[in-house]
Amino acid sequence: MKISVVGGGYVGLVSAVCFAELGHSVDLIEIDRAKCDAINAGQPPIYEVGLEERLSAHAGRNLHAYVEYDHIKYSDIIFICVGTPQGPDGHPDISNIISASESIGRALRDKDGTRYHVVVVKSTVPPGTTERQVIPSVLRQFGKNNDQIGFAVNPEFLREGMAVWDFLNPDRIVIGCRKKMDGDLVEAAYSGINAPVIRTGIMAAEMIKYASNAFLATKISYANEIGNICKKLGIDVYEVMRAVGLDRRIGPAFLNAGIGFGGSCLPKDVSALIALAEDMGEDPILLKSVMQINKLQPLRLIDLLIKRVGHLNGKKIAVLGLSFKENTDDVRESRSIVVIKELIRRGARVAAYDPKANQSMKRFLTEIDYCSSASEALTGADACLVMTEWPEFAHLDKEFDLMKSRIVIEGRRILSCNDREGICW
Ligand SMILES: NC(=O)c1ccc[n+]([C@@H]2O[C@H](COP(=O)([O-])OP(=O)(O)OC[C@H]3O[C@@H](n4cnc5c(N)ncnc54)[C@H](O)[C@@H]3O)[C@@H](O)[C@H]2O)c1
Ligand SMILES: O=c1ccn([C@@H]2O[C@H](COP(=O)(O)OP(=O)(O)O[C@H]3O[C@H](CO)[C@@H](O)[C@H](O)[C@H]3O)[C@@H](O)[C@H]2O)c(=O)[nH]1
Repeated sequence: MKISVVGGGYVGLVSAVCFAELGHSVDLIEIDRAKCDAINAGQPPIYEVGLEERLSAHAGRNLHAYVEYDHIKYSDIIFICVGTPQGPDGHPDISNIISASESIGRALRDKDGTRYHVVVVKSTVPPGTTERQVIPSVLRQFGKNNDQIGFAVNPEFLREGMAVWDFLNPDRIVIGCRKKMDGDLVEAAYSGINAPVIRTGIMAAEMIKYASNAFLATKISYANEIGNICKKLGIDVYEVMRAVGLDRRIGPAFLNAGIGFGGSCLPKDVSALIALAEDMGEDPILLKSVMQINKLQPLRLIDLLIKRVGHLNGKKIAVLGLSFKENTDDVRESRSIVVIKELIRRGARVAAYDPKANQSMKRFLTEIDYCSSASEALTGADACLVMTEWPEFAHLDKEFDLMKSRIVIEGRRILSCNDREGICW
């Protein structure tokens, strides 16, 4: 099959590479020329486990990146994977979606022949967006016989850090469409992947994505609330949740308490669902509480730190982990940003280290020292905050002896060192 993917970020690039891996011929449209050139050179502009090897195997063979949209006219399916970042009022900003839709309509107008195309929204968009915004934007620019274009929604559920594996091994593939043949075409693109396929209408498919992310966020905030109560009682919340999660009706995943959820998806998508509910006169009290718990959770780490070291003015605090989770260089909505800003506000000097995200964090925070190893950050520090579950942090132990005093606070349960002296959570 000939497939186009519009947007070469975490979802678009991973989808393009995986569709190429499934044997399709893939054209990737990415408006950022630097990213486009890197992709064609086989170098992913983002870090994802297993992505580089696969990209270099397919780039220039059955995967080509372009800044212009011309090539999409040769495609059977066009996946829209552009960003939908959070807007100021909680609603997502869908301007990239609209401009991509218009560019698709224009590029298809110039096609010759009778090739049928399905335009598929893979980006996360509020229910109603495809029907009310995407379809009209494409068709207005296309301006010809509408029978030549179909539409579908195919939300993506991959996790960063596991993106390639998740794409190729999904729990389910959701396809929402108006016409059966459009869904059949999208389903054919996934042939070779063994997963249940759920066929729905367009709006239900859009909603499934929000409902899934909101539930995951709810599990985390729930675990954090139970964790906060456990802490007061001197109970280990990890021991509690391990047993709670063994109930098959609950399940063990996403019950790790800590400093809350970050990333480009959970906070944005819960906020979008709240805004959508409020637009319709609903008061989504559960979802609002999920966000409120998440807002306060990272600051509890600062309270704990102050209890251990007193005031922070002039103190050197080592921060290990800047990405919003392990195995990614993505720092969007990372809890480390909230915590570091509070440390700086209180006069602390921050020495930070992340195995992959130092570079991406430099765009958000310039007033901290970036270190090239955990040992460098820890040397002479008054205390250490471990923020991200990077595997290399799990085995830190003697490195903590480089500190002025061995005061280590885990934002997430990560460390496996035998000597837990000075380590608290
Ligand atoms: N990141 C994730 O883990 C994840 C997982 C599932 C779903 N999603 C959803 O997928 C969508 C994309 O997320 P992402 O993290 O990949 O975003 P991203 O910001 O990493 O990538 C988006 C890319 O699209 C490009 N772009 C923007 N406008 C364009 C246009 N008009 N034409 C061509 N390219 C354009 C940008 O330059 C950028 O490279 C969002 O809706 C997000 O909510 C993300
Ligand atoms: O028990 C847990 C699990 C996760 N987290 C935190 O939650 C955030 C999000 O983690 P995760 O969901 O693994 O990462 P994402 O890559 O943001 O993936 C989520 O968001 C994507 C974008 O919509 C979806 O596709 C995925 O299914 C969904 O898991 C991170 O800060 C984690 O540290 C916890 O605090 N406790």
